[in-house]
Amino acid sequence: MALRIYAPASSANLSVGFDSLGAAISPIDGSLLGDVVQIEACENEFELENAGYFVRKLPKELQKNIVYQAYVLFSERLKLRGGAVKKLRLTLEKNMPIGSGLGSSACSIVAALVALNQFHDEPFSKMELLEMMGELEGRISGSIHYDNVAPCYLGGLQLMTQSLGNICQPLPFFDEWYWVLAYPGIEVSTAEARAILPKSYTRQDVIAQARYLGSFVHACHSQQAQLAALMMKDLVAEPYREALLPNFPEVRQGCKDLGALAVGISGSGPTMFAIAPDLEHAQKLSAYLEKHYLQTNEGFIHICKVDNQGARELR
Ligand SMILES: Nc1ncnc2c1ncn2[C@@H]1O[C@H](COP(=O)(O)OP(=O)(O)OP(=O)(O)O)[C@@H](O)[C@H]1O
Ligand SMILES: N[C@@H](CCO)C(=O)O
Repeated sequence: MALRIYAPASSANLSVGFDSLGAAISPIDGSLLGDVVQIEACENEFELENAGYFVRKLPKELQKNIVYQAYVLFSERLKLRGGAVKKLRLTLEKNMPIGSGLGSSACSIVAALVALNQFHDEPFSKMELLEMMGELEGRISGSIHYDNVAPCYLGGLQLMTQSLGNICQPLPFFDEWYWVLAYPGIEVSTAEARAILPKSYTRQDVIAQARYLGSFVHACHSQQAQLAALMMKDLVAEPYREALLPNFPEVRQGCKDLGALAVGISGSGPTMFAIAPDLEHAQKLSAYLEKHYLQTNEGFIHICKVDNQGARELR
C-alpha cells in the first residue's frame, strides 16, 4: 500500500522575525498548496519518480533533487543507529513553484522525510527529523534556517528557539486574520536573496528590530492583534530585497490603502503577503494584487489561513 504525505506551503520571517518566525499556510478554498511525496515498496533498492506541474523546473540530475538527498541522509542516519533501510520507491508531486518564497524546497524535504520516517515505523523523533530537514534546507540556501521546514512539518506559527532540545516552539496567533499571498510568477533564488543582505547592521537598527520582535511575541501571547500587526516590520531584509520584487513599494502602499493590517515579503520573495482583518478586505486585496502584482501566467493569488496541521497523510 502506498503512503502519500502532503507538506503545506509556508511563509517565513513575517517581516519581523528573519530566520526565526514562520507559519504554515493553506488556501481557504480547500485546495492543496504544497508538495506530495508518495512512498511504496519496490523490487529495486531505490527509485525516484517526479510528477506535477513544476517538475520541469527541477534539476535534471537525480542527485541534485533535494528528495534524493533526503533519502541519502535518512539512510545514513538510520544505518548509524543500526536500522535497515527498506527497498522503496518515492514519487514527488512537485506542485510548488521553485524560488517562490513559499518554502518550495521545504515542502519537498518535509514530505520526503515524513514519508521515509513513517515507512520505517518512525525511528526518528520529531526534533531529530526536524534537524535533518534544517540540514537539507541549508544545503540549498547556503545556511541552515528552520523557518520554512519547522512550520511546514509541525503546522501553525513557529518561533525558532533553538534551545533546550527544541528547535522551535509554537506561538498563539490570530485566528481571525486572513493571509493574502501573491506569487508574481517569477523566480527569486533564496541563496541570492541572502547574498545581497548586508554583513552588519547599525546599533539603531538592531535595537529597533529587537523591540519589534519582542513586542510581536508579547502581542501574540497577550492576543493584542493591533499591536502584533503594527510590529510586523523589517529592517533586516526588506529594504535590501525590495528591488528584487516588481513595484513592491507601490503595491505595498496600495495594500495598506485597502486596509491591510500588515504587508511584507514572504520568505525571500518574490511572493508578498498582505494580512486582512476579515474576508471582505481579503477579497479586495486579492483583486488588487491580481491586477497589480502578477507578472506571468504562472503567478497566482491565494486567500489563506494559518494551517495548524502541518505535514499529513492524504487518505
Ligand atoms: N524538490 C525540490 N524542490 C524545490 N527545489 C529543489 C528541489 N530539488 C532541488 N531543488 C533546487 O533547490 C533550489 C531551491 O531554491 P530556493 O531555495 O530559491 O527555492 P525555494 O525553496 O522555492 O525558496 P523559498 O523557500 O523562498 O520558497 C533550486 O536551485 C532548485 O533547483
Ligand atoms: N528566512 C529565510 C527564508 C527563505 O525562504 C530568508 O528570508 O532568507
